[in-house]
Amino acid sequence: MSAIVRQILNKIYPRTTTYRVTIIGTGWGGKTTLLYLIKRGEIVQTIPSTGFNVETIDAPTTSGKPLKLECWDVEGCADIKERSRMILPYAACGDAIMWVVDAGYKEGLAESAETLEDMLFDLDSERSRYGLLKNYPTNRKDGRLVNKQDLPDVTPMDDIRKAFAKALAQRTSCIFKTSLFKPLDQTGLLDAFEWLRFALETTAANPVLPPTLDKKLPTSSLNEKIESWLLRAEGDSDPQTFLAQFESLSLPAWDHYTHIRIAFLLLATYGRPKGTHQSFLHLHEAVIMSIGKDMIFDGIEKYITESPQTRGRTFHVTMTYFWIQIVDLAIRNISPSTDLRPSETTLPSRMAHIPSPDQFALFLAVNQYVADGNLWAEYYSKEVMMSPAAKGGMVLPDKKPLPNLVVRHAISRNWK
Ligand SMILES: Nc1nc2c(ncn2[C@@H]2O[C@H](COP(=O)(O)OP(=O)(O)OP(=O)(O)O)[C@@H](O)[C@H]2O)c(=O)[nH]1
Ligand SMILES: [Mg+2]
Repeated sequence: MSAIVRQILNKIYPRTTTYRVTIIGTGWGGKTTLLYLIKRGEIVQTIPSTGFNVETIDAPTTSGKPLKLECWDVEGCADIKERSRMILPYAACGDAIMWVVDAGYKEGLAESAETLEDMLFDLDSERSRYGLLKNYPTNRKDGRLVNKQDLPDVTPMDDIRKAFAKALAQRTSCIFKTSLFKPLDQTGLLDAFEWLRFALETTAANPVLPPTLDKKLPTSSLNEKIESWLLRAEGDSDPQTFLAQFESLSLPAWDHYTHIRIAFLLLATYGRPKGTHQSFLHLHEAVIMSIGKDMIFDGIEKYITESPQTRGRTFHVTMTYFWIQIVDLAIRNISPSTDLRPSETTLPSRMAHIPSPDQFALFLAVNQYVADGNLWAEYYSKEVMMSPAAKGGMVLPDKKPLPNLVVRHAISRNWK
């Protein structure tokens, strides 16, 4: 798994002198707020992240010399342990980890420390398995930010140090108090980034050996699935041929992977404004406002109704809408440098911008959750999703709201 993901990430984000940092920690600790505070100089309204946010930032330091970092902000979640396994390959590509702890959430401290310990152990195991010890500094630089210090009754720093002592043994690490709601020079971040630069520059020259490896690396079924999807993507037909097969009801398979690829190609190429559908292989002026969403709806409905491959199946409006929402959000998770954000340009010129097979692989590697065909069950009960009303029309989820694009749209609109 790691080798494939790493190969893709390194191909699309070739290593430069910029250091790569993974920002991780329990959910709601302030990771995304931190990333966009540095990127945009302001506090943005966040929602719990899904997948990754990837940005290159000039991190401010006490010396005044910014530290250029490529940051991977990873979603936190209740089951941080499961999540940390999934992000191992990404963290293994990086030079340092910033582990964010919510000082106001005392109950989560022990789990946060235990998870970090397990993850660092697994990372050492990953890197030695793939022979990375030659190329990478063998001790991971680990800056721990104890955030939200502005809150009343926060966890004392001594408790934090004790909780993380075991995880940090033999590693280059440091703990910083931070509060993102203060003026930038009082957040605690400048000291943290200054230390990180020092750690990155000095320890690269003096690697320390990792602890002995004697635990078995846990596996995750989603990891395995993404691995098989990435291998499948390598042998895929080119995007134009694939879309032509969709149009002519002759796709080689009709499965979750195929649906995700259809949604990805059409949304990344055409965006998602409102419009009417016409054949997307014969575009002309009248269909300039034609759009990815309707192409997916109409195309899938036609395929299910007319193809012998899908005999016995019926079109499901809510399910289709759900996946459009998820794939659209996932496309926006990809860094602007990969040129995947649907632009305002007109369709004929956008036709030249059908994403490449590499971009689809990157999309999968960054948004592993799209491979989970049961993702809808986090939002809908089975009764609601399988009801005739949901099959015939769009029904809102009964468990929790669909991931929201409003914040991300606002962020990308103001992109510098
Ligand atoms: N009081 C206080 N709140 C903060 C601070 N930093 C972030 N927050 C708030 O904490 C909440 C969660 O912030 P996020 O940046 O979304 O947290 P996250 O770690 O990215 O969360 P997930 O994506 O769910 O893992 C938001 O309401 C932030 O405004 C801080 O220093 N102090
Ligand atoms: Mg987040």
